[in-house]
Formats: sequence, structure tokens, C-alpha cells
Amino acid sequence: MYFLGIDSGTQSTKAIVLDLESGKILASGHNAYDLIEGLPPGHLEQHPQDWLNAVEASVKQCLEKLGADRAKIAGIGVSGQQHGLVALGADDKPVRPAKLWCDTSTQAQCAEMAHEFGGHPGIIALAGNAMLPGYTIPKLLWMKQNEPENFAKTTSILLPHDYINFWLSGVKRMEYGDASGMGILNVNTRQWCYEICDYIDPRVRSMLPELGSSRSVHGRLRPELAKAWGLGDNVIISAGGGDNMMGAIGTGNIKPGVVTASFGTSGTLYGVAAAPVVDGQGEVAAFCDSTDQWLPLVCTMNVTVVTEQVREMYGWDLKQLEAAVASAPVGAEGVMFLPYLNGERTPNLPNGTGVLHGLRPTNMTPANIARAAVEGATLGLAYGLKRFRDLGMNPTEVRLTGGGSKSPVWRQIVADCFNAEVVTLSTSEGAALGGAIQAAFAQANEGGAEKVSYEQLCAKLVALDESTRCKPNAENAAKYTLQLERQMELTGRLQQTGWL
Ligand SMILES: Nc1ncnc2c1ncn2[C@@H]1O[C@H](COP(=O)(O)OP(=O)(O)O)[C@@H](O)[C@H]1O
Ligand SMILES: O=C(CO)[C@@H](O)[C@H](O)COP(=O)(O)O
Repeated sequence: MYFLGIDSGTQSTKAIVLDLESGKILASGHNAYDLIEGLPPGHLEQHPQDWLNAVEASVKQCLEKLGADRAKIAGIGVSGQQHGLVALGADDKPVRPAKLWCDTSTQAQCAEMAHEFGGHPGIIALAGNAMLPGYTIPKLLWMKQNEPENFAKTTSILLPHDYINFWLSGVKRMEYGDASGMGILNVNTRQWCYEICDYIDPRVRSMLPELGSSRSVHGRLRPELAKAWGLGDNVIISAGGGDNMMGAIGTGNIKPGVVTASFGTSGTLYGVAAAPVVDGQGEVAAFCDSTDQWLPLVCTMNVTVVTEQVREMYGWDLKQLEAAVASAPVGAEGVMFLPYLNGERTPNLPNGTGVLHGLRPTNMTPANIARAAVEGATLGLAYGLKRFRDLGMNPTEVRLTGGGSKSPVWRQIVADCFNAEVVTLSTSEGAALGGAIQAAFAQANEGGAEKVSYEQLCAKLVALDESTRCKPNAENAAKYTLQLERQMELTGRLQQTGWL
């Protein structure tokens, strides 16, 4: 039996076909897209139709490679960028483009809601999470206040992966993992916080679809799509989840003790927990995972955003970028790059901008700027790891996934900044693999006692690539400890003076 895993990311969609028997990835597909251009700073949006087109294109690439064997596909699992707001009208069409996880235009709405519910402590007591601009529900309040005609037309809301699931199956439903990033799920009880919903508008309750377990089957592939793609008539769609929740499954992060770091458009650090992990400072998000456990997570908004920008500025390809980073010494001869190009979530700087600090005539080289960009983005996540350690999670090994983890020089920088061993998986597409594994789990266990566990599936299907293992270099780790202090101190001071 084969399972299709789809990861709809911020920059592209990736699809893979997993053979359950051999554990091999038999085919993969990829399709890129852009953000909508020309919007004011802080407004980051995409057309949901672009995601559907990319899903279709990347799935078709896989199916072409499989040929007649495509009939062996028994299930599909979808991973999607978290938090985006897809607002649908009565005709089930988006009433406007989706506002994304990296859209920071909703600061006023976050402040208003925090004020209403007793500040960050009050909101954290209600839902487990602070109200941050990246999350979904402030986007809905923003729409009510700024586009009342679109709000009036909205009859239901979905997250990006839910919208893809809806297109695949015709069923609107949410699962706990991705729903926990909306800002209205009480992560302790896994129930909606109706106080917050009602504050936004009494109609919000009716906009929410059914909410349920991430372990169940979401629906079946629509007959029209099954026919068009040449698939069988009983292909299940699993519950799916946010890309970090699915990345957790695909990196074998299904029981406490494992920590994964993802280097994609965003940077994330997460580890499964058997109970909610609530951070009083609201920096470590208290999310649910997509196996009905919990997923404390730190997210920074500027990872490959920054490296891509530097690469484009110098007209380099990825190899040239890597060579430049490798040619500069640890610490980039004093050049520091505060990477907040799109604003930032951790630390919470919705209006943040990038800062280059420490430039001298002798160190102002493309190589140092490239190295400083990688170091700045990685130290942002090292701060997250420090917060994990504050909360009692102290990994000796971190599993890496996402596009940036393909770079050997970057991996060593991560090991040194984290002062922990790092290793990648046999595929860098952890979220897509997680989708395929979740689909295999849901298909095997549908409607009865559990026949196959996540432990069994991950033991068989998730493999570390030992050739990528990097140990921290003690001397470099010590330098990066100081570098992190400088980065956070500089950030704090600029924030205090209103420059960030
Ligand atoms: N060898 C590499 N070195 C540095 N960055 C890389 C490398 N390979 C891929 N990337 C980066 O990874 C990014 C894609 O990562 P991905 O995890 O797929 O992002 P997302 O899921 O957010 O769309 C690319 O834009 C590219 O910048
Ligand atoms: O907002 C978060 C996590 O809370 C991001 O991690 C998004 O889920 C986007 O992910 P990528 O496209 O970078 O994978």
C-alpha cells in the first residue's frame, strides 16, 4: 500500500509517495508560489487557489512517476503552514486572500483582546497561549474592523491545511494540532474558548467547523478527483495538521524526549509532551500535536527568508551561498545580523526590521554578511532552545528538518549555536513524510481498536541520516553563547528605544 504525504509550505508545496511495506519514498513532486506583491509592510497574504494548484501539480508529478502503480495509493495526509486565515463565503469560496502566519498587521487587535481578557496572563490562563499577531483569530477581528463587507460575507473559517482537506474531500473539519494555533483553543481542555470568540462577534461560533481528534479519518477523496487522478474510489484523507505537527510525526517526534528544529521560511523548535506545557512568558507556544498529545514550540519568522534575501542580493545560487558562509569565520569577524526582516514573533517584535551591527571597513564583505545572516537566524532559535531548557526540556540531540537543514555548513553552525548534537532524517521533507505516516495510521486504524501504533510506524519509516550528524565544537559553542547574549541585548535595547 502507498500513502501520499503533502506539505503545503509558505514558499512551495512538496508531495511524496511512501511505500508502507519497504519504507521507501517512491516519488516526489514540488511546486513553488509567491506571496501577493504590493501589499503594505506587515501584510503577507496568498491566494488559497495557488495552494490547490500547487497540490494538484505536485501530486500529478508523483502520479506520473508511479504510472499504473498509483492504484496502490490508499491514503493522503496533508500538512500546511500554520495559522493562516481562510475565510469562506456561503458558496464555500474564499472571500479574500488568506492572511498568513507571518502577517503582522494585527497588533492592534492582539492588544485589544489582551486588554479585554486581563493582558497576556489573562489570555494565557484562558487558552494556554498569549495572543500574538501570527495567530489566526486576530486576523478575523482585523477583517471585521477593516473589511466589514468581507466579514459579513464570511460563513466559515478554515486553516490552510483544513482548506486543502476540504478541497480533497468536501468535508470541513478541524483537528486539535493546527486548531491550537488559532488563539481560541483552550489547549488544556481542547475546547474552543467561546469567551474570545464571542468578543470578536457572536457569529464566530457558527463559523467554526467540527473539531476533533487528529487520529481519525477526515474523509475520502472526492470521486471527481479520484477519477481525474486515476486513483481508487476509497482513498482516505487523514486529519492532517500544521506543518510543525506533521514535521513532528515525520521526524519520529511522537514521544517526549525528542526535539526537532525546522529550518524553513520560519524556524521552529518543538518536542512532543504528554501534557500541555504552558509558558507564563508566552514565548514557548503551548500547541497540541497531531497525534492527540501536545507540542510546545518556539517559532521565529526569519530563517530562510533571510538567507534567500542575501542570496538574491548577491545573485548567488545555493552552492555559492554555502561557500560564502563556509569561507567566513565563526562570528563573521564581528558582523551581527539581527534577522527581523518581516517583523518577529520570538522575540515579539511585529514591527521589527533587520539590523546589521558591528560593520567596519575591514569586515564588510559578502561572506561575513552571509555568515552573519545564517548565524543571526540560527541564534534566534538558540534563544528558543534556551527557553526550552528553562522549562525543563534539555535535549542532547536535535533532529533537523526543512530546506536549510540540507546545508552541511549550516548544520555545523546549528550544532555550535545549540551546543547539542544535530542530525537530519533520511528525507528533509519531514512534514510531507509525517503526512504520509499519519495517513497510514488513520487508514489502518479506521473505526476500530488500534491495530498499528505511531511507535511501530515511526520505527519502521523514520530513519536518521547518520552521515549528517554534527557534534558541537566546544570553542565555537562558547563563542556563540556570547554572541547570543549580544544578539538579545542589542535586540532588547533597540526595542526599548522604539527602534525595533
Ligand atoms: N543547501 C541549502 N542551503 C541553504 N538553504 C537551503 C538549502 N536548500 C534549501 N534551502 C532553503 O530552504 C528553503 C525551503 O525550505 P522549506 O522547508 O521547504 O520551506 P517552506 O516549508 O517554508 O516553504 C528554500 O527557500 C531555500 O532557501
Ligand atoms: O507559524 C509557524 C509556527 O507557529 C510557522 O512555522 C508556519 O507554520 C510556517 O511554516 P513554514 O512554511 O516555514 O514551514
